[in-house]
Amino acid sequence: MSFSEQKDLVDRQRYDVAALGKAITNAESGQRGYLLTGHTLFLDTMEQGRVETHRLLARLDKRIAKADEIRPELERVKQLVHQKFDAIDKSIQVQMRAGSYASHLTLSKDKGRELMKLINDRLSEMDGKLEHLRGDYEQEIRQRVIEAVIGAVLLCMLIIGVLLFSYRSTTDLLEQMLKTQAVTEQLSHQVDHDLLTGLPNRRSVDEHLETVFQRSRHVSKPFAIFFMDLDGFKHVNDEYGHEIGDALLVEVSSMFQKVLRQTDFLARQGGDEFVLVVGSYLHRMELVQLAQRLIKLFSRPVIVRTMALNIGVSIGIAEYPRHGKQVKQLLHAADKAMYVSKKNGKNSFSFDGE
Ligand SMILES: Nc1nc2c(ncn2[C@@H]2O[C@H](COP(=O)(O)OP(=O)(O)OP(=O)(O)O)[C@@H](O)[C@H]2O)c(=O)[nH]1
Repeated sequence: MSFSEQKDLVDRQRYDVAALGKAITNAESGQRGYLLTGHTLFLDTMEQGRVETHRLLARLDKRIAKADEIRPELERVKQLVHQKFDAIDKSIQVQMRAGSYASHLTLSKDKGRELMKLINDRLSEMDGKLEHLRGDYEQEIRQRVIEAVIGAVLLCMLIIGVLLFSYRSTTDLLEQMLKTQAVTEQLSHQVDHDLLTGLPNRRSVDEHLETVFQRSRHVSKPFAIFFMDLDGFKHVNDEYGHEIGDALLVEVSSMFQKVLRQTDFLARQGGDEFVLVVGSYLHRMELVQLAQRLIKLFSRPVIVRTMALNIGVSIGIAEYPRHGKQVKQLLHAADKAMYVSKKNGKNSFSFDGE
């Protein structure tokens, strides 16, 4: 039985003890009423009190079997009640035998009051014990509640701790994954790109050309390769040092990008060589105009760190399918055309074989 159930049982026992006192008092009142007035109606009251007393005694007996703390007092009450009812019966019989109203005689000899006092004392003891017991159970219940609350708080703290820990671990893991991903992306970018200018490198040129070539072949459309080599770049290196040469390469890359369309692909092939792939165009004139725009970029000195550097660009152009039906062949053709431009006085463009 839980402490809460035991406490309820004690409450019911206390209720029965109080009711028992009232029932015995009722029986006694009936007796006194009859002895004082001679009205038989009081005998009913007395009988009801007696019946209720026995009923409550039986119930207490049953309930106490489960919680035996007040057994000695109950047994004593039973004896006293027995004596009390004996005394009541005797006084009634005496009155009845007398045949006429003789209250003073019978009541003066009645020991009921004395017995009633003894009964009430025992009942008070029982109630006192039960009250004490109830307090113990209440204390236990309070203790359990406190323990449950502490347990719940600890459990919550544990759950929060676990959540925080897993959150931290997940965040750390995520951070680590993002870092790894960033490093991987950086590495893969470095594989495909030129470190100095950030442009795609030679490796990317091959890959891109292969893609453009397959697409153009499939849709039977032309594409063009511009092979570009700076003029006079060595002089810049020799005159101002490699650092300025590097800065010039970066500047030139950005100048080239400004005149290109989004679909054009510019890469640094190596040294001062660049490759431009024009993925789609309708007329050759577009290529001519693009080459002219590129050359025009160098009509004025390029400013690098306040220094005015005079360079140019020689361009060789090869078109698919006119100048070759394979990527390698086309690259070679563009390179060849570039040398023709160099030979023709630099800072100019040539189509392969023309
Ligand atoms: N600063 C710098 N120089 C480089 C780099 N890579 C190659 N070079 C130099 O670029 C120069 C390229 O040589 P060339 O193409 O003969 O030089 P050029 O003066 O343009 O000669 P032409 O092409 O005949 O006009 C060489 O001196 C290389 O050492 C680089 O990453 N940075």
